[in-house]
Amino acid sequence: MGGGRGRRSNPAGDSIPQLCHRTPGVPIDVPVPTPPHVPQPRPPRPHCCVSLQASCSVSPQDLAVPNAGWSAAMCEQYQRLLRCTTNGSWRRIPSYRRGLDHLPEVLQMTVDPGPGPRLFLRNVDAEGAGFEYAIFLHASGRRTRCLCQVGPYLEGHQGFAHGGAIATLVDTTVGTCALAAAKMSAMTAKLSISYLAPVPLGAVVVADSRVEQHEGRKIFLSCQVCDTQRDTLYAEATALFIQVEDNNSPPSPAACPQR
Ligand SMILES: CCCCCCCCCCCCCC(=O)SCCNC(=O)CCNC(=O)[C@H](O)C(C)(C)COP(=O)(O)OP(=O)(O)OC[C@H]1O[C@@H](n2cnc3c(N)ncnc32)[C@H](O)[C@@H]1OP(=O)(O)O
Repeated sequence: MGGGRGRRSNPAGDSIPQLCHRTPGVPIDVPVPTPPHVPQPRPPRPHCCVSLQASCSVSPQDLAVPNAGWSAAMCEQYQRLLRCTTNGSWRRIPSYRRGLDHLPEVLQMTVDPGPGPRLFLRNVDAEGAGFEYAIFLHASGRRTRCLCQVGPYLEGHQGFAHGGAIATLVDTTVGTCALAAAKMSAMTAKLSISYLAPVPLGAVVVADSRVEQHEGRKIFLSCQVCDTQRDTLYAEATALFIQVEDNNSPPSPAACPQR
């Protein structure tokens, strides 16, 4: 990979989280159309409990492990990152189909994986077709590294990944980093991405994210998406996450600007 079309990135160097995120039990009813310019109350905040303790290894199924859809390159890079976990400097974060499955208490029981909300990156069941990924968290709790194989269902331009897919990958990588740093719920307020080189479908990429600044409720992060050799920088991004209360009390309504 690494056709050298993007800028060369700095090698990230060293090596690799246990997060238990609480996501809202968001109903997926068809929204009722509302008249324009009518301020709507914001929905309840997502729950997001970050636990750096649990070993989320029971059911539901941890999907951040090799499957038949992983390429040899993906498996090789995964093993390389796993080796970085042996000295405790990095930790692999389990990943499940639903945000709900990340709740520590849910992990104590068998969960019916029936219909309902699913994590955006886990909404394709066919192995290797969508996002195949594993995220690792640095012991500092301020860096994440996401290894991702970009499947054929993520196509934008023919043969290349859709920009939205890359944005999703970036948002998830920085989001996981923000959640770990915040140790509470945090939401993306701003995401700015420079797309520097197209990502071929099937490519294995590494997204490296770190907290640049943490001021009160604001967490500023950066992210770089490279090929595994660090030859091609596909995208770089900055993000702002805002810590939010971990409860369901609706915040004050945000008014829509008048056109
Ligand atoms: C989810 C987990 C499941 C587990 C799976 C693993 C995946 C994990 C990864 C998942 C990742 C997926 C993640 C996702 O997909 S999150 C989904 C996408 N994001 C959203 O839907 C967020 C929608 N927005 C909001 O809810 C609110 O606007 C937020 C919460 C962001 C702030 O509203 P809130 O009322 O709370 O805050 P405030 O107004 O008092 O402002 C506070 C401060 O912040 C500053 N500010 C605010 N906004 C902006 C802005 N846009 N640019 C610059 N600055 C901004 C503001 O000036 C102020 O600064 P200061 O005056 O104090 O200096």
